[in-house]
Amino acid sequence: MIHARGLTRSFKIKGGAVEAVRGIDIDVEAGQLVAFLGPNGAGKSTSLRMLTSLLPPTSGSATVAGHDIVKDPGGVRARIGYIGQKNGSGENFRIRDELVSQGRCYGLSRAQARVRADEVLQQLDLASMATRKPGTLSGGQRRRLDIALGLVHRPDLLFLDEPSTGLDPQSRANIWEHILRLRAEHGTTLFLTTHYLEEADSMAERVIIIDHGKIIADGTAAQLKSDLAGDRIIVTFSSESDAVQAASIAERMTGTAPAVTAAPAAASTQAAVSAGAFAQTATPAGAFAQTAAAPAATAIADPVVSATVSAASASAVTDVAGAAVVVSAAVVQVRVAQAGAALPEYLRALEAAGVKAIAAETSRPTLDDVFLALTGRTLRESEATPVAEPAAV
Ligand SMILES: Nc1ncnc2c1ncn2[C@@H]1O[C@H](COP(=O)(O)OP(=O)(O)OP(=O)(O)O)[C@@H](O)[C@H]1O
Repeated sequence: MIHARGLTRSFKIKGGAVEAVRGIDIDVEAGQLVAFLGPNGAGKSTSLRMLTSLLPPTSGSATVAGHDIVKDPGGVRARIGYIGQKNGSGENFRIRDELVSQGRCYGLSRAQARVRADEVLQQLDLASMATRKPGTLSGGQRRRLDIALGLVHRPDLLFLDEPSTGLDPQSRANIWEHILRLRAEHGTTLFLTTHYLEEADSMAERVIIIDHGKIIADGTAAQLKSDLAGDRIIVTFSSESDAVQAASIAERMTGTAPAVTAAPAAASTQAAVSAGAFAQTATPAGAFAQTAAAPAATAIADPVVSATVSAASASAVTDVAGAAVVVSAAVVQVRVAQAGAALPEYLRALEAAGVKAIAAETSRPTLDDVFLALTGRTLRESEATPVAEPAAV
């Protein structure tokens, strides 16, 4: 349904150019629901605008719904729906009339357009509002109208740019209900961008992550989380010295053997080891195994995993990108392949060494952990500090 190769797009700006999209390859099969994630300015909207033929690429090629985006943009537009970030309807016409004129724009006869308008009004639960004007709708209703406008011509493929952004949780859930129903009842292929990682995680069958104009991960949420982030076990001790000793035990078990360098003022030491070392030293059960990337996943980050010991900063636990073992005050966090199996093994090793744990828990990774492992920043941090404009070329 979507086949893109080496798509790039740069924009001329005063004194240079911005490379918004820097060579992306995407293949999406019919019927898939794909979430396209990335921080502000990563290149999501620019990619969508190229795939929908609204913006010509600087280089590269793509066929979308069987049509070439450069040679046959009309063919692409006839087969797809595009719901942009801004509302698609005007203010002056009644909702049903908006839908009818949208159908007419796609070449439907007046009678066909009326039938189709009534169908999408039903489909998006807007029938009772058919004679109202768009400006009188709530945010969630208005977003449903945008989706209805994108569906009038029965597209096989729907692109949605931030369909649920700015809505309250109930309206967001309602939008998702409609999106999932579209797919279940009509087999529509859906390619959407979202800032809500939890939504992408639970709803999309495939997640593509873009950062600085390049795709850095592509797979199911479960694959990406287990292959790139891993589970965590979190163990609390009664003193920092116990925690430091426990961290050394964890480092041995995960196969990291950091060459500890002189501690800086913050009493933090860090050493990098190749991620391959984790795989080579997996325990028989494999519970402590660390893998750098799944065969099905695209991971282009430097495959370096660091083992970090910091007795000073509580925030180190979340700040240390991709670290296998992190100590913060009296708490040790260890990144492992399977927390359920690794935790008892770790507790037995601690007991044998005479180190007493006072609490232990496990945590499953999130898509934000995946982004952290790949880029060294969380998506939320990236949102708070938008990426700098690429250097002028
Ligand atoms: N018309 C334009 N002229 C100059 N720069 C542009 C233009 N459109 C986009 N850019 C730049 O290209 C980069 C990618 O922008 P894009 O809108 O694709 O990001 P995004 O991932 O969709 O971000 P957001 O989540 O904030 O919508 C940004 O640095 C942006 O400033």
